[in-house]
Formats: sequence, C-alpha cells, structure tokens
Amino acid sequence: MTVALAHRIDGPEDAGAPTLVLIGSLGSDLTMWEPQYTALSGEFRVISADLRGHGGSPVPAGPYTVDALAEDVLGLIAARGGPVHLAGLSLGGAVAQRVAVRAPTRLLSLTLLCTAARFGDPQPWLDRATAVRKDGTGSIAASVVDRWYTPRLAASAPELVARSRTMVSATSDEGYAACCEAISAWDGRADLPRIAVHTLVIAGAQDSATGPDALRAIADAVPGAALEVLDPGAHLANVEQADAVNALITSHVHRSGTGGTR
Ligand SMILES: O=C(O)CC1=CCC(=O)O1
Repeated sequence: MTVALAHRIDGPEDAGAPTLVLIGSLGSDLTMWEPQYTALSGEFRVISADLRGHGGSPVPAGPYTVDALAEDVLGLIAARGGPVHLAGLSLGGAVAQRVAVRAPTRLLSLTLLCTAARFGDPQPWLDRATAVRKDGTGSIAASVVDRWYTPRLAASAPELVARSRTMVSATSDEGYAACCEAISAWDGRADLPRIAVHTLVIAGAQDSATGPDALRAIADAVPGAALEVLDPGAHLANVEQADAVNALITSHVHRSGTGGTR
C-alpha cells in the first residue's frame, strides 16, 4: 500500500518555477538535502522527501521493495500535479530509476547520485537487516557514516559527523531493516536501456559504497546519459561537493527544460 511521504517544500510558489524532487539515502532524513534546498530554492520549487521507514514518513511493516518505494514517490509527484525534475541519491537513486522506468511522462529530468542498478550481493543486506532489527540503527550508525564523507572532510567537520550519526540512529529500526531488504532484492540493470528521460549521473571518486564504476555502468546503459565524477567525494557527494552538485543539477534542469522524455 502506498504511503504519504513526509516532505518539505522550499522555493517559489509560482507555477512557472520548475519543481525539483529530492529523495535520499538509506538511513537519512530529508535534511541530508539541506545544501540543495538552501541554495536551489531561489530558482526552483524544491520538494525534499523522506522515504518510507525514514524521517517523518510512515513505517509500515517490512519487507519493502524498491517498487513500493517508487509508488510512494509517484504518489508525491501526482499530488503536485505536473511533471517534475527528480534527483535521487543511493537508495533514493534506485527508487528514482524505478520511477523513470514506470512513469517517464511524470519526469522532466532524472539525476542519479552515488547509486547503483544493483547494490552487490543480497546477503550482506539481509545480514544488516537482521543486525538492525536486533541491535537497532544506533549500532551501525558510525560505520554507515564512515562511508558518507571522505576522511579529510570527516576530520575537519566533527559536528557534521555527529549530526549524521544522530540521523542514522534516529531512523526507525524496522524502516531501515525493511529498506535493506528492498536493496537486497533490487536489480534494475536490465531496465536501464529503457530509461527515456534526460539523465545525469553523478559519482563520488572516493565513494566506497557505490563507486564510480557503478555510476559509469548506469551512464553507459541509459541512452544519452552524462556522467560526472566529483573528486573529492564519498557517498554523500551532495554534501561534500554541494556547490558542484548544485551547479550540475541546475544546468541539467535548464537543459532538460519542459520536455524530458525522448
Ligand atoms: O549504507 C550504505 O552502506 C550505503 C548505501 C547503500 C544504499 C544506500 O542508500 O546507502
């Protein structure tokens, strides 16, 4: 069953402003997009959303599927009326791929950040789901956040690291575990050539979770997609490389204009 996603809306209310929807990573809440909704809301109507099981969104019992998460996002988009520009990072990027395959006419452009068409072998994700149901998200927060920023940024920004660990720890145990199960079963590789939306793919050069090779594989398979590799950049490249990501999304939205499907 579709759930109504918690979200915040920033930026101009006039109908002429492009709408940009942002969906994020496993263990995050919508504040991971603060560098984007702060800077981009001058020009765009920015809608940042919590995936189900995350932040302020409902937490139905798991397991979830990427398809179900995509249904939730389609519900959010439908409530907005017209088609939107969609950007997703990591698990959010998998959900965004699924939205693009299922409902291309709902999108004007697609930006995929630090994500994958398949997140490796299923078993480690099932093991993580078991661990989180047993010991809670707090037990894995430090190791998860170790992948979010390069060591150099983490060393220079201890308050960012602390805030990020709190974000992961605050994520519902069931929501997190059920999303791990969605990731374990996710394989969007065969669908990539069917994505008919203008697509930009962004990788972090030092991302140990979804490295440049995973993003290159997406860019190679999606017709006409462009790839940008940001250095330095780990898993949350939208934070570490906020200015570059904002500039890339802005020009991608401008280039995609109002006719995103081919
Ligand atoms: O938590 C991780 O290991 C990295 C990650 C993979 C999918 C996601 O959303 O985060």
